[in-house]
Amino acid sequence: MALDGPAERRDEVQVAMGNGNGLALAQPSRPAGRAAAATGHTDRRLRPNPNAEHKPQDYSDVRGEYAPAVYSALERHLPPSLLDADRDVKLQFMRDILARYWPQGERNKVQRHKEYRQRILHLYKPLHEELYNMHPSAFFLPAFLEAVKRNSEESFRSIMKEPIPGVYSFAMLQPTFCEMLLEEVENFEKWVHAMKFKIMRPNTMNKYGAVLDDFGLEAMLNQFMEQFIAPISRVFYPEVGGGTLDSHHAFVVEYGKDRDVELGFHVDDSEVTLNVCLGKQFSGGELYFRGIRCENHVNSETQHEEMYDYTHIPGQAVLHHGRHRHGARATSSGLRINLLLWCRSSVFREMKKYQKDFPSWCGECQRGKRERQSQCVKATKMAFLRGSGGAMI
Ligand SMILES: O=C(O)CCC(=O)C(=O)O
Ligand SMILES: [Fe+2]
Repeated sequence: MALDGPAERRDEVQVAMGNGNGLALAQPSRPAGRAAAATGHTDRRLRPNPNAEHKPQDYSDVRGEYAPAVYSALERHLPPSLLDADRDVKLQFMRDILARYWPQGERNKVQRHKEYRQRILHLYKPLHEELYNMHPSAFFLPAFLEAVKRNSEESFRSIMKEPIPGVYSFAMLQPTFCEMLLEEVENFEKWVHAMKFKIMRPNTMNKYGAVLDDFGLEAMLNQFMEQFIAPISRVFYPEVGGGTLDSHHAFVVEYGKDRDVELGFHVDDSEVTLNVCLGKQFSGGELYFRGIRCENHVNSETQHEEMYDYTHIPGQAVLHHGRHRHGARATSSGLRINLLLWCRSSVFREMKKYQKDFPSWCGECQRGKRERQSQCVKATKMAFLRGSGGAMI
């Protein structure tokens, strides 16, 4: 039975994408052939295992998107016939391969984003300098810090509620930190407006809000993730790379009059999402959750027990799977500003490409498995009853 609420019935589930950090690699569109043809080498496949005896050449003078170490490492995977070729031939071959993994259009986008950030960092003058370095006792509530210090499932659970599996809510941030961050965002937006700068929005689904990483908070928020989210996600989300978080996309979203009103049904481009309400005063804006799904089942029905609505409270955090389907209801009055930290694991994303069996964390995959098992038990019972002449034992 489909139990989707009114807000999410209209559309298919979207994948909210951040402008991110440009680290995601596109799949190569065709095998590495052109470079080999151009260089006259017919053996054009990279070797899956590196040639450990081969000593790569020095590429330290090579400038571009990739560090010289990438070329040295890749050289060990070159086809044997190319290993002793001229350095320029090898370099061209490798550049050609890398270009197919990271297409020109994508590279231009990343380059533009890099320049955008550099311009802001150069020109923007922060309002609260103290936000740009990690000060745990000024940022976090004592009970939260104590739980992280004790670093155990028990200590985390002692400060958290888990209203439905995989969603954790807890008091996290100091009110003064929330206020200062709100003021910093406001100051940044005023500056953007005064400079007639075209601001990049947090993701494909928001028209308002700002990316915190773009105006100097990236290093602090990386520590935020590594020291205060990763210990928790290691315990609660090991199956989706919670133990190997290594990058993030951090932003604020803004809802209310003259801002975004609601947020459609979606999954995040993250493994683990932290969502903290910073304020100010508002009504509405509840988050609705509708079950965790893999790519194959993202539009499947919601089960009754998967439905959960969460009401935001300033300072309170919600932690959830990136693939936990959710949306935000209309903020009906006032202004709601939330801090979002989309935490990602490159290891998990790489491993997923090779995974053959169903993901244990997808609600629909689990349901399918349970159903198959129950069919199997039924069929075995029937066969047994037939074999024993229908006598019940
Ligand atoms: O508005 C909210 O609290 C939800 C925001 C969200 O889900 C997102 O930005 O990915
Ligand atoms: Fe989201």
